[in-house]
Amino acid sequence: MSPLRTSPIPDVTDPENTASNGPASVEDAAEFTSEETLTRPRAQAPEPYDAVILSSFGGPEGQEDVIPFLRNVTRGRGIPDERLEEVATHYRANGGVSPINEQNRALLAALREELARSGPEIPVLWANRNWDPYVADVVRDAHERGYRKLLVLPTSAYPGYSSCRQYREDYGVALAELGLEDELQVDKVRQHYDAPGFIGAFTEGLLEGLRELRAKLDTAPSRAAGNGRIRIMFCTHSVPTTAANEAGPRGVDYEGGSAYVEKHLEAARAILRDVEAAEPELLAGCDWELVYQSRSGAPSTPWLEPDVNDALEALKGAVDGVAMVPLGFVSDHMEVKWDLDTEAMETCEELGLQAVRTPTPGTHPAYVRSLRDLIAERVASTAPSQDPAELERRRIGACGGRGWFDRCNPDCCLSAARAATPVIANYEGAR
Ligand SMILES: CC1=C(CCC(=O)O)c2cc3nc(cc4[nH]c(cc5[nH]c(cc1n2)c(C)c5CCC(=O)O)c(CCC(=O)O)c4C)C(CCC(=O)O)=C3C
Ligand SMILES: [Fe+2]
Repeated sequence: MSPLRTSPIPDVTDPENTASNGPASVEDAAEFTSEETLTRPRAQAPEPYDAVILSSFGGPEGQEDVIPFLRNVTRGRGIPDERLEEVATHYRANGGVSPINEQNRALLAALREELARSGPEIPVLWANRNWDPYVADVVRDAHERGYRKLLVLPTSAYPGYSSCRQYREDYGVALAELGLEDELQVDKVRQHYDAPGFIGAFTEGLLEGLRELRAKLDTAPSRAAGNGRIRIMFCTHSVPTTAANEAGPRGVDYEGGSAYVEKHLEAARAILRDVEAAEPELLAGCDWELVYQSRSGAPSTPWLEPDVNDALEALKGAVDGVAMVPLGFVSDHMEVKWDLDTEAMETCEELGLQAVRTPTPGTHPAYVRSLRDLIAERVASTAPSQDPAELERRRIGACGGRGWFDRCNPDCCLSAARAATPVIANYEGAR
């Protein structure tokens, strides 16, 4: 079994198995954490920010946008032309429209409502890396409006270059381009894979998905294996193994070989723990693993494996049903709609497997509430205390660890090639 794969079939309903699937304790986390990381403060004191920027990937809004969008995404990244043409067809099949912008508009509205209801009172703007409204334009407008302290909330939950550091670069580069480094302070909300509402939304979706899958299996005329077993596949975006290995603070012995993988495993276990607590019988005859999707890059470059489709092929004769949990995605992006709902579902059909794909957090009220809590812990007006010990206690987290960092180590998720690219939210650059 490859170290990147979670061992199959730990019976999560078996109390003897709590070591592999039980709640991760602070002690478990410490086992994988270097002294430097443990002693380093994670929580910044609350500050009086002027605005929050919901910061996302962006996507095309019509056929004429598809190619310019893909050029934006892949500029200087060595993605082969064939791959771009292939990905263009996914967008073209959907009228040239990515679902991501509508989803961000909905999240923006839900977050504004939640903040209006529960505070803190703070404007929320929206910016994208690869499409309008672009980061540099939003930062320039914010400055013109007189804002001086901004807090970025990425629509991305895990540590890693694409999901964390690249967002920090987006703002570092925009500030440099605009010459506003000395006039604007831009900070970032920590990665939120362990936010209770993130875990909670997936848990609710998996409970419903397993019920649905069991009902399908009960009525299915034939079954792939005939044993009633179910594989839960937690699906996330593959990244180059070098990028995975660079994720997070250095010198830490991460489970699965990287912070990127470790935090997905922690989130998966937290979801299984909560499903078990709610309806243990749903997990009878289930096993689980973490799989990867949406690989790009040159075929010769190693990316995290197994690919979801290969993992499905490998299930032949072992299970009757599959529940795919899109663990790496906060909403139903093109990757979810195409790579899971279209491609992986086709693979399931070919293999005679009954399958469900469970929901992403989207605008689930618990998820929106957690995003509000992450903002509230940083924005001074609502903070009950400035005392660092109190702040550390208040830090939310459903995975049993200590949460991610408000400001990252300078070498966090850094590749040598990008050492000169400016970033925000550097720990050593703390003001
Ligand atoms: C980890 C990760 C996330 C999750 C974290 C996060 O959410 O940020 C993510 C999200 C997304 N990725 C997206 C789209 C694309 N990603 C690409 C390319 C790449 N992604 C990578 C990684 C990730 N990507 C990587 C290592 C590459 C190779 C090139 C590079 O190093 O940059 C390409 C180029 C073509 C291709 O090769 O696929 C496209 C079009 C969309 C929008 C979808 C929509 O429109 O709904 C979203 C949300
Ligand atoms: Fe991507």
